[in-house]
Amino acid sequence: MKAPGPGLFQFIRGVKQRGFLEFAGKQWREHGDVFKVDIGRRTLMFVMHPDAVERVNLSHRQNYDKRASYDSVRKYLIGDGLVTSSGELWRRQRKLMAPFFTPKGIQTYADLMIRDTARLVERWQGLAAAGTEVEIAEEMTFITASIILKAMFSTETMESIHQMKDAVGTMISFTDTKMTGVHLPLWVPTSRNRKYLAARELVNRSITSLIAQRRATDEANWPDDLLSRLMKARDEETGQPMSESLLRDESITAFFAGHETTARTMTFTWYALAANPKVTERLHEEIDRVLGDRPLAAEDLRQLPYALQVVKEVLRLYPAAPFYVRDAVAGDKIGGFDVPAGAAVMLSPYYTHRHPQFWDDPEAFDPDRWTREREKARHDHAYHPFAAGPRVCIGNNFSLLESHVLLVMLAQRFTPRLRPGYVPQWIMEGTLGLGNGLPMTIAAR
Ligand code: HEM
Repeated sequence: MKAPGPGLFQFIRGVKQRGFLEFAGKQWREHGDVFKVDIGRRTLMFVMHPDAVERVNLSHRQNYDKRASYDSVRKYLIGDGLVTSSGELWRRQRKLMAPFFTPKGIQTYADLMIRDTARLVERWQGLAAAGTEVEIAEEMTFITASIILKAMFSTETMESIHQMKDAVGTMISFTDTKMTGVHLPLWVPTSRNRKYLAARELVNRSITSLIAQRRATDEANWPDDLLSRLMKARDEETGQPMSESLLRDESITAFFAGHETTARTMTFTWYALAANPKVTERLHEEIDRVLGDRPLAAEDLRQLPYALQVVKEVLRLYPAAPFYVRDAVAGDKIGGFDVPAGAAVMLSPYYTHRHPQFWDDPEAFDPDRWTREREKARHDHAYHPFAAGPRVCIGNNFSLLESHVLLVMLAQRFTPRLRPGYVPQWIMEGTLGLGNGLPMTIAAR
């Protein structure tokens, strides 16, 4: 049976008028858990049910790969790193990097995260005293970029972080419009193209120079970080090191994937807390009870479960990756509907996380959904902010730890407040974003 769905013209008009995120939601309400749009010879299929999440990511994953749908991301953003590679290359690289990201492996980064956040606490003390409004998204991007650069590359200089942060923003928004719009080729010197090329050049140069600096030191003194691991890796058969371009792609991937999504998650956390004062009250109560006025130590995190529940609920209602996609290698059936070979299958954390069959009062922000008992009682795939199966986000534990630390340390001292009358404009620009930013003032507690 063919899946229902809007015609191409209706799709284009709908996306233009309402934005991709809202239009997809409207189609879901109209057509149900599987619907499609035919775009020329390609089919875009939306699948929202948790059973479909399981099928595509696990039981039938051999049929779902990262192919044409990732071409723009490969070409304009991160090359052939772990997010975009597939087949043998992906398997080899994942195996190589996995030990860094196990729950135990990432514990070694907790102290680094705490130290870096302590510097942000100092900065926010100044902001609170001055009472000036700040763009919270920038604050969060800066701190997550700083943490990932230290954790993966054992490096950081203030100036380069600011520059890299802006360059990454430019590249992501360029890639997003490349995926959805028609634009002039890169060799045409439009201001958009020039801005993108300059940003790409800056990121490439920075990463290349990090690699060169590492090479210039004696291998015996290399720090035990992701970059050293990538540089020391040798092919099991040929004994050859990773090619220069793959090393660069993996490094850029780790930097991009490793901070932007966490920055967004934390930005949305400050919005959710400001919009839900009762949750903020409970969070403060937990932090004050466990820590009082003393600084956080990594061992304290276990005693602060409500803070982690807040983060998990943010990832439910505002998942930084609202959609991800897999290309169907051969035909399949999902929910009784035909999936043609070559279809791009869109999985949606944003909408699966709002599925009324699996979530009571789905739009309510309620961290109590994340008690152990309630989590256990739920469909295993009703929640997939990090995807699922073998291609689950490799940084999920890293990100949860980082968000937990940031939330506890900042909420211990501050309450960011929304600009009066602020109404969020949720948009999808590759990742989930706030079209009108998140201006807040930082109040000391
Ligand atoms: C809240 C934060 C994060 C969210 C919501 C998130 C979400 C995701 C999602 C949905 C995917 C699957 C993408 C796809 O299939 O196209 C993914 C993959 C990936 N993520 Fe994350 N991520 C986060 C943080 C991180 C961090 C901190 C790192 C690294 C330190 C990271 C590294 C990666 C990598 C390398 C992949 C590709 C894994 C593979 O295909 O083997 N992510 N992430």
